[in-house]
Amino acid sequence: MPQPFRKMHGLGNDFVVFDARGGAVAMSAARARAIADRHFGVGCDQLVLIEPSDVATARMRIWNADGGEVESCGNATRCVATLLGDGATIETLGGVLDASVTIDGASVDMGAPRFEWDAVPLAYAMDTLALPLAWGGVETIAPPMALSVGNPHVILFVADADALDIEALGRPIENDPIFPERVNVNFATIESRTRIRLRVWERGSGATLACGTGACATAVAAIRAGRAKSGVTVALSGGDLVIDWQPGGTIRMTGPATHVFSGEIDLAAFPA
Ligand SMILES: N[C@@H](CCC[C@H](N)C(=O)O)C(=O)O
Repeated sequence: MPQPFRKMHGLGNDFVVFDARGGAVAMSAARARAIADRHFGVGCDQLVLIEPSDVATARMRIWNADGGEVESCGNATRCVATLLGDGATIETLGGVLDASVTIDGASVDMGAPRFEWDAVPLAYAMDTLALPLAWGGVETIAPPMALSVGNPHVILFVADADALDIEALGRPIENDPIFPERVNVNFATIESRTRIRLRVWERGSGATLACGTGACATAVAAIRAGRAKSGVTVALSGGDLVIDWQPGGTIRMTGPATHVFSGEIDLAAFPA
């Protein structure tokens, strides 16, 4: 039985999106991993399922390319918002998010950041605003920071993010036992108070062209450290996002969302 899907992306962070509001779509870690495979499947960084919700316009479930189901995905939230329409609310494992549709994408209230060590989470108590940690091969210009924006992030401020081999550096940090649920790794260079260059190694998907929650977490960390101000542009490899945040408030992420094509696949050809 052919199952329709959309191929979408936010700044090159790409998704296979199934709309299961009219009928269930059976998903498992093995099936998500197989569909996400760029050689033997459709290929994507994350697989997204839109389901009915009792508390919001729709529920969004997210699987990384490794098959792990996760709490949040900023870029996918903007894509789903454009499908649901202006003013939609979107239930995720990371909370219910409010979205509005813009001329080329969407603007989403991503909720409030959490800085407590057990909310990130970390394996044991430490100051998340100045982690007493270092990883080989990365020279930081300020102490690393960790926070949750629905999903876990660590931010490493470096002199030149483009000079780093994040393919080699990302995985060991993602899997450091200090992060019991693993972590998304953000390599950030502050270019000015209004512009940050960011490269991201995503938990469960590796190096991606953009990470919406990574942009949120990095902007919040930079603002909290007094290195940037609300309304900061985060320049990812696939393009720019604008992040607004005032201490004590919620994070607003604004940027593009693109529908590339629609297709259909035979789910029975993939693992159950
Ligand atoms: N690409 C996403 C984040 C997807 C989930 C992340 N890899 C995780 O494991 O938490 C984004 O745009 O935020």
